[in-house]
Amino acid sequence: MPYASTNCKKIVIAGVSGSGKTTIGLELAHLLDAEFVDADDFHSPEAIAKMAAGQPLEDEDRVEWLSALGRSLAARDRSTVLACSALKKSYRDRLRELCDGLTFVLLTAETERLRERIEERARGGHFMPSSLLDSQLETLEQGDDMIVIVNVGPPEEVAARVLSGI
Ligand SMILES: Nc1ncnc2c1ncn2[C@@H]1O[C@H](COP(=O)(O)OP(=O)(O)O)[C@@H](O)[C@H]1O
Ligand SMILES: O=C(O)[C@H](O)[C@@H](O)[C@H](O)[C@H](O)COP(=O)(O)O
Repeated sequence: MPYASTNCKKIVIAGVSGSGKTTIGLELAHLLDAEFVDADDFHSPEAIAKMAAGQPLEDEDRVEWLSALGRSLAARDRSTVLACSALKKSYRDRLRELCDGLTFVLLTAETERLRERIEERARGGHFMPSSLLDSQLETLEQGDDMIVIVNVGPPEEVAARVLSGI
């Protein structure tokens, strides 16, 4: 069914740490009158501690997390915006396996802008250190299965660009 004719929209806002998934995802959820879900809330305490200690997650750290996210998306009967890194194609495919009709949007920005944003956010107490940005960028598999939106400009304008792109 064409995207515009479905009542229940499920959109995954993907990207590396600091790309703006939460910020833009919240704005988009507002525009769509959708629920907003943050995949960080589904990481185990061990996974959060690992990242906070500067160690990148590995495939096996993401298996249960992706399954829980896919099940949670599938169970929702309201439109939903999920902020989820979904860095590898196989991770996105796992989410697609568990929930039909997902649309993926990849947020990007220049590396130095990402680093500055992560550092600024870390000063406010966020657990994710900027030292993990390089591994996030190495892990990211950008593919034609995602709509790419550059996250530069006021968040409400970026969210409006996402909306017209999906
Ligand atoms: N378009 C934007 N303009 C200015 N700052 C932004 C923008 N998007 C995100 N940020 C800031 O960058 C930081 C990282 O954004 P966040 O949404 O937490 O990213 P993610 O969820 O992808 O890790 C936050 O401090 C946020 O306020
Ligand atoms: O798969 C991963 O390695 C994580 O999901 C990671 O990509 C994510 O960035 C962290 O959970 C921090 O959260 P933020 O994306 O909000 O920085």
